Amino acid sequence: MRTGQINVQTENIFPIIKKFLYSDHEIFLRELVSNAVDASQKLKFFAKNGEFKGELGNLKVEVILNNEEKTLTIRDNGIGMTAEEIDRYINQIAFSGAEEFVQKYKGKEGAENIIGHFGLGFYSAFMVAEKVQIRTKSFKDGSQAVQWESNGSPEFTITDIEKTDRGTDIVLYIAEDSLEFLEKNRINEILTRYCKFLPVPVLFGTKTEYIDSPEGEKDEDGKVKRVAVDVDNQINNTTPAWTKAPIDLKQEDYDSFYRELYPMTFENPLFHIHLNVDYPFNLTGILYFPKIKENVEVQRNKINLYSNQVFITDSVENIVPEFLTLLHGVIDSPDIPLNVSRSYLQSDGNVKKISAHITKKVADKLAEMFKNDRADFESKWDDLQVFVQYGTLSEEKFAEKARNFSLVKSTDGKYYTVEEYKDKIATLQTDKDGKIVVLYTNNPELQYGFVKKANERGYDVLSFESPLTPHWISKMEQTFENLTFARVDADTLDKLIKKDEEIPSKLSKEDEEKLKPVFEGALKEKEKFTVQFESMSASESPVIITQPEFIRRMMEQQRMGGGGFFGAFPERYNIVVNSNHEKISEILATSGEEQTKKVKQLTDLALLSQGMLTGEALNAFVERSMELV
Ligand SMILES: Nc1ncnc2c1ncn2[C@@H]1O[C@H](COP(=O)(O)OP(=O)(O)OP(=O)(O)O)[C@@H](O)[C@H]1O
Repeated sequence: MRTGQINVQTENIFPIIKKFLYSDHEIFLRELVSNAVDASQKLKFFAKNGEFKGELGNLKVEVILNNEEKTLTIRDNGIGMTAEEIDRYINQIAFSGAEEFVQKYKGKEGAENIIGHFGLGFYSAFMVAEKVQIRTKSFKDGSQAVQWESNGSPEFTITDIEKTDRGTDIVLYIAEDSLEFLEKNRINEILTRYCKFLPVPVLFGTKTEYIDSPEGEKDEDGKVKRVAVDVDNQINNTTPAWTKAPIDLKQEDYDSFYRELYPMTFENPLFHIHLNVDYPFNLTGILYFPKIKENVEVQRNKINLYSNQVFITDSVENIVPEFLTLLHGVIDSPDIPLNVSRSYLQSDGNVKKISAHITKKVADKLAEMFKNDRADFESKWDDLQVFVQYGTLSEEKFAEKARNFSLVKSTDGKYYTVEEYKDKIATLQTDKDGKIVVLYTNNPELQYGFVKKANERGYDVLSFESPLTPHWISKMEQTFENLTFARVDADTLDKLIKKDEEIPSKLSKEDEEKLKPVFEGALKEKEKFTVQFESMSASESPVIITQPEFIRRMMEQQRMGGGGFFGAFPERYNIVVNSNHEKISEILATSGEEQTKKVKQLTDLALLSQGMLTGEALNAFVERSMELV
């Protein structure tokens, strides 16, 4: 056996770093600005610690474009570097000065605010630059300013230079294939994306502001003139709401931060949760509950992930459970590993803990709102239900808690928990097998007649509008014993809630055999329908069209994806003829064309009341009806 050490050749590895360090080249700016922020934070830390006794001055990061020289400079007045430090931190790839700093000062307040970790970020400059200079002067007394320069080959030069101010300039000579990074708008866009909430002011150029004339000049009306002045264009808000204590924030502050995050959104969120954990992991953030309407996808993926106020990503699918991606807001955690592949994230221990924590917080918040102010909770329910149902379906832990605050809404506008509702309908809506049957409609307009008939019998009908209803119902049937759901038009009421008493039929078997083909003949797409006779009360409609609950649910689940059967499920309906209705007896007494016409009219009326009569059939119906008049 032989052991050895794999030999890494810098000449070979360097081009790889340059090209593949990050898939997105624009990231270089985030990395360099983060380093500049770190340099400022370290100096602040040293000042507090007594290691730095000079003037901190205005700590800031400037981004400067020079189109003539084709350079982009990132300037800070932070700690700077000595020649030895450049050797240590820059000339050794993957040796992170930031990590070293955090380790060295572990436990001291402020030390954890450092962004860097891996010792690679600086080299991302070579993704867009053909030459990079570091011009730097350390904060340490009597330091000599130095310039490091490299053209992207592993060779570099270090020379002493004249530089009076403390801090570092990183000068990028932008490469021919990356000229977009010399465009003002492009740089502005990148800075706004990644640096919007960094803790040290980031300045890029100037902008025009209008102020009262400093000389007090007046206009014709005698009012103080407004004059244009050029001011520094500061990209960031250094103290975003999530970094503050909840006690220091009012509702308006949360609302205005929401608008800062989503300038194009005009609706205020329903409510928010302020996250603030420091053990066993670090997590801060604010999650907002938007009003979730039918169109779920539009709302999705608006949570921004930050690490120490540096924007990382707005796709958090692998970090939080799927249903939480419907929420909006910010999560900031330095404990989420950022340089690992996204698919690996899910199995990361910290990510799992963070994810479980957020799920619990969200469920607790909803439970608390339900308990403290039920009326208010009910007023928000219509906008919340998709979210709660989604959570119930996808996260067992959430489902357990949500059971106590998941509401159902009756067609008369009242809200109940499932448990409460079960008790309410138990007396009248228990069938002969002891099952409590929940009747519901997903379209009170269209199923108006069915709802009315059910109400006349003393039955209650729920109104479900959420697109997740078919899945959620199945889940409830598994959760609550003896509970079953049926859409109000799934069958006749006698069949939906079967009781012991049977109503005798006015038609004999022979009568039914005689009429059946007449009804079948009245239908255009015969294969979709099954004609059946039922002895219902005489006050029910003569003909009803129903769609078996089972078939409809399968079709709905199939349409939504997931669950249900393989392959396409055929569309099927029942034409239910009420054998006790006087019109049916009348039809039986007639024959020939008159009989056919009457049957046609009745089936068309049934189709019409289900919204199923269209096109040519509808036109024929209208014409036939006119004739009758
Ligand atoms: N503007 C700067 N001022 C002072 N020191 C700097 C500056 N930029 C980089 N450094 C030093 O160089 C080191 C290496 O930087 P680099 O960006 O490569 O890695 P990092 O910041 O440690 O980690 P990451 O790869 O996560 O960014 C830093 O840790 C820091 O010590």
